[in-house]
Amino acid sequence: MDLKSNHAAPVLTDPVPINKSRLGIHSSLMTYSGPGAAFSSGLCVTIPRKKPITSVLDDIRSAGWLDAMKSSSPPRKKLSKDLNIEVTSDDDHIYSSWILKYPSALTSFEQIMNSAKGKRIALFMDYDGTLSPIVDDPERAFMSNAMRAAVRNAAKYFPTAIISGRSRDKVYEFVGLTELYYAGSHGMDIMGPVRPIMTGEDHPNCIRSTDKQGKEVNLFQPASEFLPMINEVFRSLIENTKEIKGVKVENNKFCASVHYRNVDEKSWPVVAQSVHDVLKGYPRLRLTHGRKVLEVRPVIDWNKGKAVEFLLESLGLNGDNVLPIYFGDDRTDEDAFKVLRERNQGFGILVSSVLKESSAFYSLRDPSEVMQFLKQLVNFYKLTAV
Ligand SMILES: O=P(O)(O)OC[C@H]1O[C@H](O[C@H]2O[C@H](CO)[C@@H](O)[C@H](O)[C@H]2O)[C@H](O)[C@@H](O)[C@@H]1O
Repeated sequence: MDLKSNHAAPVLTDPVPINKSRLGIHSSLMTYSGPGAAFSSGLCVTIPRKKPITSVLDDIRSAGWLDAMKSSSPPRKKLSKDLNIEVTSDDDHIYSSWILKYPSALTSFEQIMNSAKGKRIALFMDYDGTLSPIVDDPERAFMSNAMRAAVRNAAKYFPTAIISGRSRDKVYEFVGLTELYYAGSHGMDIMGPVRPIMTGEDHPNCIRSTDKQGKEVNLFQPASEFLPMINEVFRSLIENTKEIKGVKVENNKFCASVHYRNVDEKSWPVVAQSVHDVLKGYPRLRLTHGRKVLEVRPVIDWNKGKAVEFLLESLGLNGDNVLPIYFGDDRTDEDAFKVLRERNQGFGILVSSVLKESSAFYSLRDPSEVMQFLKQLVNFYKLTAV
């Protein structure tokens, strides 16, 4: 892996659009009805800018922001216990095609264990939506004690890392397990074990540090030069969005998140425009979309997929005898799923109760199924360990 290439061209992490016809999935399961709907009400909102409204809408419309905002958390069809989807027989067919493509990791457990024979499993997990349920207040996205226990147990048997969009400190605060490895800011802030190979001239962004327990660690921060810029942008984003009810701006150290989950949909164009205005002054920053969140991050060739590769290397798990499993629910996790596919090694597991296109191999419906899978994994290893 070329760790020097972090100055390279932008890597856009937005997902490949869903091929609805191929999946046969009704559009209402995937996205909102279309851009027209986005503006019918949007035209009535007060936009606190001098710019004429048509040009405002053109800016964010041409950038595709509004469509992406609307599809970032598609309206849900309620899931039934048995079939995952409650509605017509057409929808049963839709679900059947989808689950064939992304089989449940629980029902495919045996198959996964067969692939793991003679290999060392390494676990990678996203946090929000994977270990903790999505909630309205990002400050209250706590994981349950039962989930914490399941992750702790899993980490006794398998090297385990959390790779989150949040700042590393914040995700550590939520998870609270010292036995794991943590990567924050979508992989742009990795704390890993000390390995001679990861230090020195080859890896200028890799420095020695100590963790909260005083243990020596390696800290890899490929976007370190962006720290002052992100702090500045964070302040501007707060200033620019302060009039919009429900907006929350979060500082994730090497990226900043603008949450619009609690903003009236009529005001989404205002959110988009406010962020767009700030971003215009920073050509070295770019925007990605998460679950009802706009994320501003450096234009560097680094993402969660690269973080997985980096961790595998720094944990000494780079051989063919390792089976990495990555659990994630969001668009940024697709980079990690892709890396595993490209390496033809291990599996991505999409955590989603909404049918969506993904580079993952398997699916689980929600964090409770992730917990079930982890418990099953540990039990399996306890039984088979000699
Ligand atoms: O990579 P992740 O660990 O999944 O982090 C991605 C973002 O997660 C958080 O936002 C999301 O979860 C919130 C709490 O459930 C929810 O309110 C929000 O709408 C979601 O987008 C986090 O707050 C962001 O900073 C992360 O980038």
